[in-house]
Amino acid sequence: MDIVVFDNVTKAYRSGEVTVDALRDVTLRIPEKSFTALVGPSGSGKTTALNLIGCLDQPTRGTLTVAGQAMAGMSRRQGAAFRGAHLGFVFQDFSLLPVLSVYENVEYPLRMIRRMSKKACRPEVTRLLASVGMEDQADKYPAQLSGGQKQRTAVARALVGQPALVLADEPTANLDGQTAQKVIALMKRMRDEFGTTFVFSTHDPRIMEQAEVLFHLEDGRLVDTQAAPGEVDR
Ligand SMILES: Nc1ncnc2c1ncn2[C@@H]1O[C@H](COP(=O)(O)OP(=O)(O)OP(=O)(O)O)[C@@H](O)[C@H]1O
Repeated sequence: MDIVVFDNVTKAYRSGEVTVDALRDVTLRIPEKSFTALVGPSGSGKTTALNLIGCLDQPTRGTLTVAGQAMAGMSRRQGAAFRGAHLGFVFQDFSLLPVLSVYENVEYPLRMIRRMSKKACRPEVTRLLASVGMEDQADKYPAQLSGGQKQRTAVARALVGQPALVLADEPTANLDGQTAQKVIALMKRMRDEFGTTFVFSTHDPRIMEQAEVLFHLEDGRLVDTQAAPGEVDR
């Protein structure tokens, strides 16, 4: 099954008199449980595509379906509820809350979005911290962590509540090459462990190699699709 379906999607941004087509007539399908990359030069439309999938923005034309739900016409409130139920996010700047410990950062979405008690959160938070190898650092604060540790914490946070899909916009852009490889390997292992679909953007060729499905964007157009054997029908 496909968890994301773009059908002739165009996204146009207007600034003053000028209209920029950030995505032009894009049709693509992202298989469920795949490890998928959006690649392309700066300005090619990767962030725009992730923002549409994340229901942070809506297509100008065409149809987009995510986890079986049509993205058109959702209100802000419906979008927020959809994200809380189905999606996790990893950001290039980690976006951890500095006043919360590692444990509290991972717990935060369960407390704030799912309104769970501290006690009810504990088993899942503890399990996720162990999965990303951060159980020994649970009481530290983001300022006390390396970049790789911050991103491992952010990956754990993205996975709480067991979302079907994690979106990661340039998750390795602020990491050195070796740490970047480790974070991507971790995300792939999390996909294997939890069956979560991961969609990430990158322009780093070494990171692209780790993807099973690759969509190349250029100037808002899908110019190439590559998939490991069996992936597209997965
Ligand atoms: N909110 C916006 N308003 C106007 N133009 C925008 C907006 N967001 C993106 N664009 C334009 O849309 C195009 C695609 O941008 P996008 O951020 O999706 O590219 P990208 O591939 O993610 O680039 P990068 O690798 O530099 O992050 C660019 O020309 C950009 O200037």
